[in-house]
Amino acid sequence: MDIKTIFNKKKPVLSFEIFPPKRDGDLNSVYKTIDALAMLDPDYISVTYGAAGSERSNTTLDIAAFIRKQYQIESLAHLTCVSSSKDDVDRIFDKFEAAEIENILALRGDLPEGMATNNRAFQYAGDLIQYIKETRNFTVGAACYPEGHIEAKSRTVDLINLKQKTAQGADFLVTQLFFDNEKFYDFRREVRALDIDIPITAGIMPVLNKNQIERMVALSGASLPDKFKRIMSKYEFNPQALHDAGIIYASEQLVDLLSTGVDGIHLYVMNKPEVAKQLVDNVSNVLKALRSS
Ligand SMILES: NC(=O)C1=CN([C@@H]2O[C@H](COP(=O)(O)OP(=O)(O)OC[C@H]3O[C@@H](n4cnc5c(N)ncnc54)[C@H](O)[C@@H]3O)[C@@H](O)[C@H]2O)C=CC1
Ligand SMILES: Nc1nc(=O)c2c([nH]1)NC[C@@H]1CN(c3ccc(C(=O)N[C@@H](CCC(=O)O)C(=O)O)cc3)CN21
Repeated sequence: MDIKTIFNKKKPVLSFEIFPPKRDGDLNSVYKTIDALAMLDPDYISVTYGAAGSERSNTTLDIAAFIRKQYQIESLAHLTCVSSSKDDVDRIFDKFEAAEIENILALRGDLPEGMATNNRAFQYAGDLIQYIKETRNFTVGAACYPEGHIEAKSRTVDLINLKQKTAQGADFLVTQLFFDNEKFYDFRREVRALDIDIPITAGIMPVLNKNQIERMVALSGASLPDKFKRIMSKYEFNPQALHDAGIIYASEQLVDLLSTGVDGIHLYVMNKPEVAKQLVDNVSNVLKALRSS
């Protein structure tokens, strides 16, 4: 079932995000991860492509196809267009179709260092989305930024760009990670006021160690509430305590988001199924209550 239909039928939708392994061909570790994630009964699993600007293995397709075939769980294959020509993406679409992949998260992608900025076949994610919708039948997700994209001049400019991106054909939105739910609520209100009515799923990353926090803040520009900063600085040198605190913090975010009627929860679980399990266990009765009401 394509993801647009899943959002129409079910609320809240639960999804996980994984990334391909570092070395080409080393797929066993990720297959083990998927096996454990499948037991948590997600509605779909997304697979990154060139995450965080890395130019790496092109196993996104194989992994996304495996998730559907082996587990009958829907998959969402990420695709970035920053380094691709039209021929490149045409070839990728052909492969996706042959593998019966139905859903694409269409992204511009992180800019590789020193890249020229104005001579790309697809300048923005919206250009890729429009091209997909003109030429193919995929359901298309797009990224959105509750606190504004780091390169955008302002949140307002970023919202106007989001309006255009959705008009170009996005079927649903996945947010950048955030640690302050109020930022998400403000954003959702503003998006709805612009008559963007597609589902918005909230992307949440449980932060479990100091390096990861710093890396993710640099990539996303997410702001850190005082409560979050206090916890992180108190336990930064105690990995177990920081791990517990990170899980609890993210769980609290989830309970609050679920209570306000979020369309979906997308967990950036960084290929750690035990982390996904802890989070899902913590909110399992909340999820059940919402789904049966
Ligand atoms: N690789 C992956 O799996 C994921 C990557 N990301 C990252 O998100 C970032 C951007 O990706 P997208 O949101 O897909 O890019 P995008 O093309 O929608 O936006 C990128 C920037 O361009 C601006 N922009 C967008 N459309 C515009 C237009 N028509 N005219 C003028 N300015 C416009 C936006 O405000 C934003 O600052 C990247 O850093 C990407 O790598 C986010 C989630 C997952
Ligand atoms: N700007 C940006 N780029 C992204 O790729 C991205 C976002 N934001 N926000 C949401 C998710 C988070 N994603 C990420 C973020 C970091 C890694 C990363 O650092 N991966 C390391 C391995 C980390 C580990 O093993 O724990 C890598 O080398 O792939 C991967 C995916 C993909 N997405």
